[in-house]
Amino acid sequence: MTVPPDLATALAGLAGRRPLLVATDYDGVLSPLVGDPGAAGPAPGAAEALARVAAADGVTVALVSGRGLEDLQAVSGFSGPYRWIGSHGAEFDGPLTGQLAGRRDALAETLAPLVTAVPGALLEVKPASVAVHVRQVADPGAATALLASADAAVDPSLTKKPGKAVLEVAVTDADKGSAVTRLRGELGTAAVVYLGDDRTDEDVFRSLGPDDAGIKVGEGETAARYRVADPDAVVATLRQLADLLS
Ligand SMILES: O=P(O)(O)OC[C@H]1O[C@H](O[C@H]2O[C@H](CO)[C@@H](O)[C@H](O)[C@H]2O)[C@H](O)[C@@H](O)[C@@H]1O
Repeated sequence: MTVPPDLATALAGLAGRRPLLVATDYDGVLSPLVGDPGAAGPAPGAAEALARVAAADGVTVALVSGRGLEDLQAVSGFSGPYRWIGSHGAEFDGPLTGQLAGRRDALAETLAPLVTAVPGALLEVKPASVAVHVRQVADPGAATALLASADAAVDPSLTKKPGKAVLEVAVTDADKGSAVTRLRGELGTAAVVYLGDDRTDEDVFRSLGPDDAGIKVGEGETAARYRVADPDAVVATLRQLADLLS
């Protein structure tokens, strides 16, 4: 698996910058998308490649996910000297303490009957949001209709985050772009490498500057400057970066 030439050139330049922040989304980036969110393990080699990047002096690795932090740590199995950002930025270095649980549970109660009525649909209740998943709904029309009815059923003041075969409704207005901007400020970062595949990652791509590298994983419109095909290509990219850093 080779890294696209434009990205390889950019990585060679970025490898000399310090402090360097290498931040990455999880699902669809380090983990291939699968039907069951609880079964989304990392791509082969992802854990080792991340660990090698994080071992370099002056380099911080951050996991930036829509998942709740505890779920992200459990499903990935990753452990390391990483910064952990979950719930699309609402969890920053630590889990939420339940203060949003009441509003989230009310939201889940609203959405549960809609989801239960559609075979294959799944309701995921997370620390600061509720996700309506339709990846395993066999009838595409029923999937589209469920996402539309869920969208219409919730309080319009809540934050809606459409994604890949999912609509998330959040009880905070946190976003990944603000979280990465906060982290880069804390670290005094000289440059950022960010990898993401979904609409919520576009907030990060749009926040990046000319000295940073946004890497879109897979197809679709993006504000990222670089693109790779899939999680295996992400692992190749991280390995190449680790080689350049060592
Ligand atoms: O920000 P991410 O780390 O990419 O997390 C985004 C959402 O990922 C999960 O859902 C997605 O992946 C599932 C497993 O591959 C897939 O079944 C689903 O269709 C995808 O939307 C996760 O379940 C969500 O909580 C995350 O917000």
